[in-house]
Amino acid sequence: MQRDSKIYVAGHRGLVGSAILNNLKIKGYTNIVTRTHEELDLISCEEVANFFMEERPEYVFLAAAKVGGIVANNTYRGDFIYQNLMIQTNVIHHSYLNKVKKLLFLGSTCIYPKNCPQPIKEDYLLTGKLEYTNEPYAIAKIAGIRMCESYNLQYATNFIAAMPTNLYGPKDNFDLEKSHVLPALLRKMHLGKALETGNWEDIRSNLSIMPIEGVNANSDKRAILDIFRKYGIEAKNGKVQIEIWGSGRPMREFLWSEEMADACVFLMKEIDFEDIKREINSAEIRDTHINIGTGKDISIKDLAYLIKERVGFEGELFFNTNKADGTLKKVTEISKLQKLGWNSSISLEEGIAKFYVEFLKISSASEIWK
Ligand SMILES: NC(=O)C1=CN([C@@H]2O[C@H](COP(=O)(O)OP(=O)(O)OC[C@H]3O[C@@H](n4cnc5c(N)ncnc54)[C@H](OP(=O)(O)O)[C@@H]3O)[C@@H](O)[C@H]2O)C=CC1
Ligand SMILES: C[C@H]1O[C@H](OP(=O)(O)OP(=O)(O)OC[C@H]2O[C@@H](n3cnc4c(=O)[nH]c(N)nc43)[C@H](O)[C@@H]2O)[C@@H](O)[C@@H](O)C1=O
Repeated sequence: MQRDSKIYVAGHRGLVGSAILNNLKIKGYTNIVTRTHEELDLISCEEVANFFMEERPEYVFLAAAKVGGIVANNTYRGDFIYQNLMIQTNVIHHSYLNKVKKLLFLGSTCIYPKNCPQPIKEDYLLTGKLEYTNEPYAIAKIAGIRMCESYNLQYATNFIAAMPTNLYGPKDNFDLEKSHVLPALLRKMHLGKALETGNWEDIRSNLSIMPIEGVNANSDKRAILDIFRKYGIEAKNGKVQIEIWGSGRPMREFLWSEEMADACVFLMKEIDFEDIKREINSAEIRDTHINIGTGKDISIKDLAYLIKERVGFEGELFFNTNKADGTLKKVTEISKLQKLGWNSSISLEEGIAKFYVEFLKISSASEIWK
């Protein structure tokens, strides 16, 4: 990939896509093509076909997808399978038709069986039943992996599939229901702390930046407290209690999104499908995807207490076992990525500190309400 190669970043306003775009700019790539969702709906075959014929990108980062946390995946099961299948099928197929030199498809570690051995190696794929809460999303992602492999084998394309662990970072989704655990807990505890200290300016500022359906920055306190209770932030007898979904026992692995972007650009620059294929000692070429993670995990309970400490929330945490735990353990085996030459370096503690700084930048009362 040359500095002036034409590179399309699909999903450039999202958590990962925005970090890839930044990473490319920092590294001096100058010919980057982007389209917002409004400008190009990747679900539409016709729009995608026209876009590829007009723009003819040489390299494609496929970071556009329908994404969400455990509740979003479990609730919008039809949307997750349909939209992901359509987006990835359109982009991968038109990349092939338009002779894209290399494409990077992003999947997720939820593709692996719910109860597979740990840490999870790439070839554990399709060795058992999937976790129910995100099965439709996982099936779409598995189809994407096999589509990249099949096109590489039949058409000699150079499509790489990367499977990131749970990610967090700038431009994350802070919705209290549909987001992933780390942004959700950070925001809940920040609002909990504001309630504890009676900092209504901060609460109203946060609501103006990250609206919650049913209330806005100007709603009265009672309406805001009712909505907060619905989402597990509750003031009781002068104490604030935050709800943590599930038992707190599930283990998760977290990677800072800017590191994820760095790994993506590394794979795009340095690794070809042929390099991966060469390592496979079998006539059956499969499981050529690459895990991207840290190889370290933490329980949701310990994560919650880490966030509590960083935010400075002094109230209580309540583990609601009526809410789903999802997979109990999923930590990646990362030796394939390490052998290729990439390693993460930001610890979870460091990442959470950076994440809170980013959160405060967008949500800070002093910036907006002064
Ligand atoms: N976040 C995580 O923890 C993890 C993410 N991943 C994978 O990484 C990739 C990026 O995820 P992430 O950055 O978190 O997701 P985000 O939701 O932050 O971003 C997704 C992007 O895709 C765009 N998009 C969605 N639907 C369409 C569409 N129909 N047409 C055009 N653009 C569309 C969105 O645009 P708009 O906002 O305008 O709708 C948005 O820019 C995905 O493949 C995801 O599966 C894998 C593991 C973990
Ligand atoms: C990246 C990955 O993300 C999704 O899988 P997940 O890892 O289960 O995602 P999650 O971040 O939403 O939850 C992690 C754990 O945390 C617990 N938990 C506690 N309290 C909150 C909470 O307040 N919000 C959320 N979201 N979870 C909470 C929650 O109950 C679960 O035990 C996939 O659907 C799929 O999208 C995928 O690939």
